[in-house]
Amino acid sequence: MRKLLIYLKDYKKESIIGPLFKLLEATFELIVPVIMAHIIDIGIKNHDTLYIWKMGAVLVIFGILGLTCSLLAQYFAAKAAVGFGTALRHDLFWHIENLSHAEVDKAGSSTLVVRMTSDVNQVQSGVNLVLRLFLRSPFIVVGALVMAFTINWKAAMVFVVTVPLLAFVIYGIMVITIPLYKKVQRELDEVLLTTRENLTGVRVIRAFRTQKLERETFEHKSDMLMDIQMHVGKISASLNPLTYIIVNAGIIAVIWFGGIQVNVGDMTQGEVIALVNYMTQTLLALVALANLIITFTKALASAGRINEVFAMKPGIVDGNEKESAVQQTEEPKTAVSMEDVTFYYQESKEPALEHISFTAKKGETIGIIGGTGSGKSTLVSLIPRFYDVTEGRVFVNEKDVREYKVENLRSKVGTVPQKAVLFHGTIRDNMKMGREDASDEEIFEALKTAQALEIVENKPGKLDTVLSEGGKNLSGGQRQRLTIARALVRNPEVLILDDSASALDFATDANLRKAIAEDTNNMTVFIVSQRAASIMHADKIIVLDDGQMVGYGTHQELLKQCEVYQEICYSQFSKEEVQDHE
Ligand SMILES: Nc1ncnc2c1ncn2[C@@H]1O[C@H](COP(=O)(O)OP(=O)(O)OP(=O)(O)O)[C@@H](O)[C@H]1O
Repeated sequence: MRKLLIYLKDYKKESIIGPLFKLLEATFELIVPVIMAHIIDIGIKNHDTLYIWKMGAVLVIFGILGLTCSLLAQYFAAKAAVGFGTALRHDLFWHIENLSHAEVDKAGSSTLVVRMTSDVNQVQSGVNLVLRLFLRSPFIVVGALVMAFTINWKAAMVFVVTVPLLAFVIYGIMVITIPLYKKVQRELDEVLLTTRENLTGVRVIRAFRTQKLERETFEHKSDMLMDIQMHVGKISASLNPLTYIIVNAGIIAVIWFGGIQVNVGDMTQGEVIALVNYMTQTLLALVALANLIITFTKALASAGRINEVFAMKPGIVDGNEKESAVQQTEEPKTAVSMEDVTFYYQESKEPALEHISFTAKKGETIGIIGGTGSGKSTLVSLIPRFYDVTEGRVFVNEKDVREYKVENLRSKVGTVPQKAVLFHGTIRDNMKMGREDASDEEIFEALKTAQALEIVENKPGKLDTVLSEGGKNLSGGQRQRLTIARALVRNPEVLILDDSASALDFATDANLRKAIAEDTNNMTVFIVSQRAASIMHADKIIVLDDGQMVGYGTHQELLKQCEVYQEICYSQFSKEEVQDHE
């Protein structure tokens, strides 16, 4: 938690003023029983109505002042806590954005969402409550004790017994409930994760008609959450009867001893009433302190989980471009090359790629083909440095990708991932993600090449058409074409199409490849596909099998030399068709 407190640095003033106002309010609260005592001992005893009115007015003024202080304290504490939460959320988001694919894979995106949202909220509530009550509650308890002693030390001895007893009971209940509250938090996380997964995968769930199973799983998790909440609720509920028994016993004792003191003339009736008030104030302050500690413990647990995310160091960091730029004098002829690359995913014992070497010249089209899980996506993800190689080297423009500033490298390499993801916003907003200053003309140009012009032109709002979250108001093929257009808007030197035309019909796929070849000036294009038709016209084809490069050459060369390639082609075309293409 201490590490996170730096996010309060812009709210130092609020963090001090808030608790101070709360202390001021507590001071007014501590004075009230004394005024009450005076009303009883002077006003009522002497039938002095004017005195009672005057003191009543003082009480009202104190009440208004107390309320004002309380509101101000609330305002400053809330301002500091919300500011803290916002700054923390921004930094956490920024940090997560900078994590590489490897760290996100390891943590899991759902967990990161929960930490960004509910954990940050929990810490924010903790800060708010601490600022308001951390000083106030102990101040009231100590203040009430001191006031009780100043009134009558003998009667105040009741406090000496009652307050530790109360503290002991509250502490005992906290010791039992705090681990249970942590469990509640964990169960709540489970419910949140299940909800998120269900909502994002709702179409798949419906398609496979697994709603019943999903509902049962959800109900099970939700029931578990309810059971544990009921359990902890019952224990917490025993706090009230137990503490009230102690306080009422204390009040009886105060009245009992107070009565004796009044009889012998050592105390007044008003003072007895004041002691009773102090007893009640102590109880309320201790209960508030217990709630504060419970919330604070939950906030601590959340802070720990947030710190775990901050502790993840981005695996991909900027290289020192200046140093290496000196060495590069001539215009590079090779766009992308790999030198004996081997790659293992984190915590995987089997390599996803082994000893891969190839060279792609500027303007060439490289096809990558292979069975599912053969390493095609992994291979292309090493070019924009989504992952770093385990062994070997990857070059873009004849420079090791690790020597580039990550942003600079990725501006050269446009990637269209397997899963077409669009964002909520207009088509123009989505296209401008490719390049912020792209003009409408350039966007239309890219849409034309990506065979996506008709999608936009058929929409009444054209580029201003609003896409729903994930582009769900478009078909799979339309989404794919728009994501290709988005990558083209950037006009990258290297374009990677990672199975991103799989939802297109053969004619559109062929038109797309033709347009990319004609419209993109000297762009090096990687086409990953399981369809031989999509890559057979490429200048070079890489054939992958279980992470190994089992073939590298043109369609004709591979048909003669590469068994795996032959198998793929013959499984997709008739012998005549294959020979036609030769
Ligand atoms: N994020 C990941 N973490 C761990 N292993 C992974 C990860 N992504 C892929 N793999 C593993 O690496 C291997 C290669 O996967 P990759 O996605 O590159 O194959 P692919 O040829 O693109 O498959 P497909 O055609 O089905 O998309 C597979 O064995 C896969 O299980």
